[in-house]
Amino acid sequence: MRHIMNIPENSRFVIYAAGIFFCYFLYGIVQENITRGRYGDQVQPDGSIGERYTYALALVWVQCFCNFVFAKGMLVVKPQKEDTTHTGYYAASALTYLLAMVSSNMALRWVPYPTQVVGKSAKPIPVMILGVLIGRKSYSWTRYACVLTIVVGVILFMYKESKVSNLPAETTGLGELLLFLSLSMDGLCAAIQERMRAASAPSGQQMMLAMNFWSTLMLGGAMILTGEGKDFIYFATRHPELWTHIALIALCGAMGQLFIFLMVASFGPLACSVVTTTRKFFTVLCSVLMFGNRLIARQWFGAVLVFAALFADMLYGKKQVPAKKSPSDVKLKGNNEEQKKLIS
Ligand SMILES: Nc1ncnc2c1ncn2[C@@H]1O[C@H](COP(=O)(O)OP(=O)(O)O)[C@@H](O)[C@H]1O
Repeated sequence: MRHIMNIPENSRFVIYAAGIFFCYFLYGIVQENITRGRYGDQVQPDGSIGERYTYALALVWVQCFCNFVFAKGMLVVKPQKEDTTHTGYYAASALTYLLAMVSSNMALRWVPYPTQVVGKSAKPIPVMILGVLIGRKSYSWTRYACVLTIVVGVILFMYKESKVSNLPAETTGLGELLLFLSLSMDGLCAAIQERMRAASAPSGQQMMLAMNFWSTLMLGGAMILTGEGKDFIYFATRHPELWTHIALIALCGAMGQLFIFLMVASFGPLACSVVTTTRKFFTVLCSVLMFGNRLIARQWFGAVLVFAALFADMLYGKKQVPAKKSPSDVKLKGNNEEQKKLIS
């Protein structure tokens, strides 16, 4: 990947963002196939035909393992300088990453899917706040304003007045609490990544390798404890066509995650969360345009806010206040490339 580092910074940003958009678009399609599809043609107790796939933990474990193998393969083919990042950082970021994923999935029991997506669109805000409080970052006021405007715009655009849903009403609040927990974990994970960048600046591939190593171990333990691993193997043996779907999702997931980590390593977790949030916005915008649905005034206003803020951030967001000094910053003095990374 060294040659890609020689591409100008702006073009690299566009390549990584396009990679994230493309891979997660395909990923979404395969994921929908697995989680909404039916396997086999046996009549179920509820009268429907075909078994549903319900092993969420196992699906994530397989992906973490494949991502680990993928990153290892890349580093074997193209070795890089030694990664001196503290193991504790990797273990902590893997744990917060997994907790963020588990709590946002659990929230779906109490809030409808669109609410969860809208809630998670606020991700850049905790990433920014915890980045400053824990990750020792500082941002210009322009950047705060732009990121906040993007999030407000995306939420205005994506929010749907919910019809009376069949979700339990007496537990209202629990789903929101889980979403809040998930966002906090996302912020914490990003803050730890900021510290890694400042301390040892690992490459995207190295971050991908280590974080998936820890995630695979932690989830492996959880799968053994819950017995889900065994049930998953039985299911896959009954329905071997599942393996094709798993292979596809693992491939899209690994490619997507490579772009995510290249983005985090070069431009920071905040830029990455802005890209993943606007990706959701663009997906909805494209489907609206393709299917000729009408936008209401609130959605138009949201879309204008998103475009204006993205544009303003591109022009002015980079002007930085000096990053706070930490002992590790001193080590980087004189190394232009790494300093640029610190303040990006
Ligand atoms: N800073 C990051 N570090 C590691 N993984 C990340 C980071 N940001 C996003 N991801 C991963 O990239 C994928 C896409 O992110 P996103 O679109 O924000 O989804 P979600 O709302 O489910 O978190 C998810 O699997 C997420 O965990």
